[in-house]
Amino acid sequence: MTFAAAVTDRTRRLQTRLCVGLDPRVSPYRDAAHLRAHTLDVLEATAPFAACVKPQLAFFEALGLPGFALLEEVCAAARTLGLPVILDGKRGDIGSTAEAYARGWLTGPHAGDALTVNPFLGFGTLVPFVEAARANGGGLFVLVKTSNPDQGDLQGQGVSERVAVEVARLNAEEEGEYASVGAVVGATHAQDLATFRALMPRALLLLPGLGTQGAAAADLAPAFQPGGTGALASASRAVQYADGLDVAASRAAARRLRDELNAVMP
Ligand SMILES: O=C(O)c1cc(=O)[nH]c(=O)n1[C@@H]1O[C@H](COP(=O)(O)O)[C@@H](O)[C@H]1O
Repeated sequence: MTFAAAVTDRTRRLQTRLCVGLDPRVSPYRDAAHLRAHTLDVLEATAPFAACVKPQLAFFEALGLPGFALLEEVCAAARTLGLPVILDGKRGDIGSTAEAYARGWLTGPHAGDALTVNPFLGFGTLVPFVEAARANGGGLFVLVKTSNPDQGDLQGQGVSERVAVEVARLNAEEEGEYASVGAVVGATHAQDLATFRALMPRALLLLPGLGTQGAAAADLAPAFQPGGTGALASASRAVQYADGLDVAASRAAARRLRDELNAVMP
């Protein structure tokens, strides 16, 4: 099953549209073993309420080699739990380097089921990612409109809309309910969700910014298709560190966010 089909199937079966972000920070932990154990515990505790999991690569890269080992463990544990993995790397480079990124993160030993990619270098530089995703049943999330307040410096003036049109063009080359190329649209842009949903009807939308960045589940309904599929609302700190390192609080936060999303489904 492709990533898009698997995550949509899990949404329907478990009735969840929540993506749990795993961004393990160094500061709260005694040592690397403590960080590892807590990260894996949060993953296991929140899995029943999650449609997918999204490790942010920066936090694993910052740990050096042990970080890559932990990332492999997270991916393996997620697979055991039936959770599709989105690797948040926001990769993008000239085509020949993009090929290496695509090989590494969509097919290599640390591969996830999907990867976030940055279109800043031009649409042609997305091709190696699209080819790797299609060849392996993987997924991509192209940055369309990011959640941060200063995104408008470069993403205004219709730029996000142009990227969205390119995502839709790529999707038109594929069959199926949702295509392999999805889009990142910040959950903080509630007023724009209907526009991007309409521009990319067959793209899965990844909506980061739930919780700590101020976005509320109640505002995200326009990102979903009738029946409540097609989007994944993502929270990292608000789940992983819902109450310090209390794993029961992480589990409760994931359950609450799942329920809040379900309450507003079209
Ligand atoms: O691609 C992402 O996931 C992403 C895109 C975006 O526009 N904004 C955004 O915050 N993210 C990521 O989503 C996570 C948000 O973390 P919290 O604010 O703790 O929920 C971080 O890992 C960010 O790198």
